Amino acid sequence: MQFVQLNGVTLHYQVIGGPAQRPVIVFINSLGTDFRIWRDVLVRLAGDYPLLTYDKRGHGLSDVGQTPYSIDDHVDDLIGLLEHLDVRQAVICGLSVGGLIAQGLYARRPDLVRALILCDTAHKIGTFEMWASRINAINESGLEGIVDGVMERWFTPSFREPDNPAFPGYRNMMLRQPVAGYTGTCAAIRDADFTVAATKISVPTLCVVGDQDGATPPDLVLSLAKLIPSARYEVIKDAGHIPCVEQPEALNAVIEAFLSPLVSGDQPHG
Ligand SMILES: O=C(O)CC1=CCC(=O)O1
Repeated sequence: MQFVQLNGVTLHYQVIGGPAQRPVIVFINSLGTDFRIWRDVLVRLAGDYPLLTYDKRGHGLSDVGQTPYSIDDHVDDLIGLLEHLDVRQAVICGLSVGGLIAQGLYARRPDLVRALILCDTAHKIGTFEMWASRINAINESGLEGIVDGVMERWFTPSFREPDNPAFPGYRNMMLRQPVAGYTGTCAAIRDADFTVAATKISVPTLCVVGDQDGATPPDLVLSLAKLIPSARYEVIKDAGHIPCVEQPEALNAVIEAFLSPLVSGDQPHG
């Protein structure tokens, strides 16, 4: 296990080595998850690219630190982690709030970004009122009070069938996140708006979404793709909000097809 202390918190991360001439792909997890959601994508990409995943603050084995957060707090952590690992430029793949963090990184440090993969995310997710009411509901009844509604947005009905052992596992994942880390990140999403920033993105960008995503539906992700000059837009069939869990093979195929022309000219170092 790999840990680093920066910006007053301990962050949990994982590096999987790959060809040095290829860019590192960094994976940022969504609200209420930890980096294990990427496992089935990582196993397919391992060996082709160096890979970095981490638990954003308030999630997984990373510290909670001071709450509430802003997207900038999460971006500070990502910059710190990249500097710690001496990663000078990476492909940034963010899911949902992870996609907001990816957009925030690009807005502040475009030099660190070779390409963006914006997965089930948007320039703005939900409304101020929606996030304020989710925070209030959690403060009153805990994550138990909202988990079933969240699961309906995360996963398709077939994934939620009682005979699928992965479903209760991912439900547990959400329920075991620190409440303050979860609500602190809700506040960051509530306050984030990258509508203008998205129009200034000039690196290759893939916007991808599950066809049954109940949190950032295909129309919303398409509107993000339309804001970003030359963004590619792809829809993953039979997936909700977390295609890396439900359809890792299809997501991996879309990622590989997007990245392969970008890296075809990369030469080995030395
Ligand atoms: O919890 C949800 O509704 C889905 C979600 C929104 C932002 C995020 O990261 O996950």
